[in-house]
Amino acid sequence: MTTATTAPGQAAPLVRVRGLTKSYGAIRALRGVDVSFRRGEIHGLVGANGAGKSTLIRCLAGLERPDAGDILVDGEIAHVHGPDDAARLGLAFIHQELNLVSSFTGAQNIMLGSHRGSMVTPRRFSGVPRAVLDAARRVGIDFPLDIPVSELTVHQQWLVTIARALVEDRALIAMDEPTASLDAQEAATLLKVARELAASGVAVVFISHRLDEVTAVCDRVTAFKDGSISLALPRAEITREAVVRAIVGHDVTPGAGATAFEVTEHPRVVLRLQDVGRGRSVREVSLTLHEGEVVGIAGLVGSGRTELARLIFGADRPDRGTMLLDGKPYRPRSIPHAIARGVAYVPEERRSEALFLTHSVEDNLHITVWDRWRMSKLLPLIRPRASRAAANHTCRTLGIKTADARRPVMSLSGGNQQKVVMGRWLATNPKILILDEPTRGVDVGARADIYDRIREANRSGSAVLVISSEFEELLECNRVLVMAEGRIVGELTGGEITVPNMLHLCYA
Ligand SMILES: Nc1ncnc2c1ncn2[C@@H]1O[C@H](COP(=O)(O)OP(=O)(O)OP(=O)(O)O)[C@@H](O)[C@H]1O
Repeated sequence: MTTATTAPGQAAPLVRVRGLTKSYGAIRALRGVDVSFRRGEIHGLVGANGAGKSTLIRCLAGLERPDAGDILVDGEIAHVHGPDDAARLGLAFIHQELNLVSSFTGAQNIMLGSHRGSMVTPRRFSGVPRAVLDAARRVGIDFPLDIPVSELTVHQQWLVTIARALVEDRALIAMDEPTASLDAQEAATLLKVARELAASGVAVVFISHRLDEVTAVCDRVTAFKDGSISLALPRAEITREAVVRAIVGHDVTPGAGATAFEVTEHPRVVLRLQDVGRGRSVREVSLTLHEGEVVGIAGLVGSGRTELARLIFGADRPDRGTMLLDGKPYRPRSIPHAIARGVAYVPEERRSEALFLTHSVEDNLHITVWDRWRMSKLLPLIRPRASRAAANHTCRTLGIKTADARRPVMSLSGGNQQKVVMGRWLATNPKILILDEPTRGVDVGARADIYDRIREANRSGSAVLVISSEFEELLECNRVLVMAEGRIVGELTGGEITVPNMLHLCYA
């Protein structure tokens, strides 16, 4: 691997993209993009959902063929027709769906990097070679490498994937939203690793919607808007305001338009949990949720937040305690049962758990209100024109970027797919709306839209539970419950709702 000898910004580009253009039918995903990535720099790519960031990365990775434009590596035109070409050119791409062999250990997965194209069997990896240990040390791996990666946390799996790229001796490592699923401490570790990689001469490409991280660690930021570059700034000139303006097209002040969620005067209790538990993941949780109330659940990854949500949504069954919904016993036998009782859940893993990828945006939006939009029971698939109009309207109000609601949901960018899941549940006017990491992977402009929709649900009487690892998001909630090791370890109200207080309770 080449070691950086020049200061960031001075070196000749390792990769240069010139006039890159890519369309999908009528959608122009990239419109003549010019951008360069240099050794020794962290280069942030930001932009609204659907702005073209992943398309650029997919073209560089050989997963998409651009319609026009050139990719140059070390000044030479490169032909990247597939992932093998990208690998040969020293380019590594780490996508959200980490490409690890789940039954292999961490060490075996890292070793795969040096066995490209040869027969790989677990028996070949009995000893841990020095190269693996070196790569593991460089990324700060301090967990056992001899257990299957399926038993590791997402954060640990990211570190394994980065270590593999180091064993492969890649000169450029592009990471697509590496911190999206991590808590604050894990994200800080990963950013430190990115800095160390850049310091050792690797060109690091960092795609993220978390602008505080981008402004803190990047040596250069390029913002995309509608397939074009709307801003390119070196470190000294990067400000959050400039980046937000380039993404959204106007200023968005933190919490713009946001008053704290309204509280109904004499709220009715909608949900009451008494000593509810399941195994060791949820332990004796008691809580009440009132009509028209927005309650945040703060906690680190693994604190039991999602497991608690799954019990309320009927995805898992509690093995102790009682639940009451509207004062009546509530023992959801299944998800449809919970939905029928007015409970809605937008899961953390939306793509795998919530979308029918080959179905249209309209189908995905209306699946929860199917009866409303079918012509007759005999012809369930035939829907009135108003269904399409309603779907297009939801797309506009939630800023879902698609040419037409008839398009398959898998043709949408990741963030736009998330907005579809959100729109689906908001249409049901649920009694209880549970949002698990509602703004993960969602751009800064759409975050404000999503919070506006939560406010609407709140005003129409839904009780909303918001689970988030980004504690700033919870500052507006009426109450915040903090979870650690499966228990509720504290409740914050009014002026007590601050990020330091949440962190203090998490780590107490
Ligand atoms: N396979 C595809 N078929 C049709 N359209 C596509 C396809 N892949 C991407 N697009 C469209 O191209 C545009 C750019 O998408 P891209 O995934 O690059 O956005 P992005 O900036 O990475 O967004 P996000 O932050 O949401 O991940 C979007 O309008 C998207 O719907």
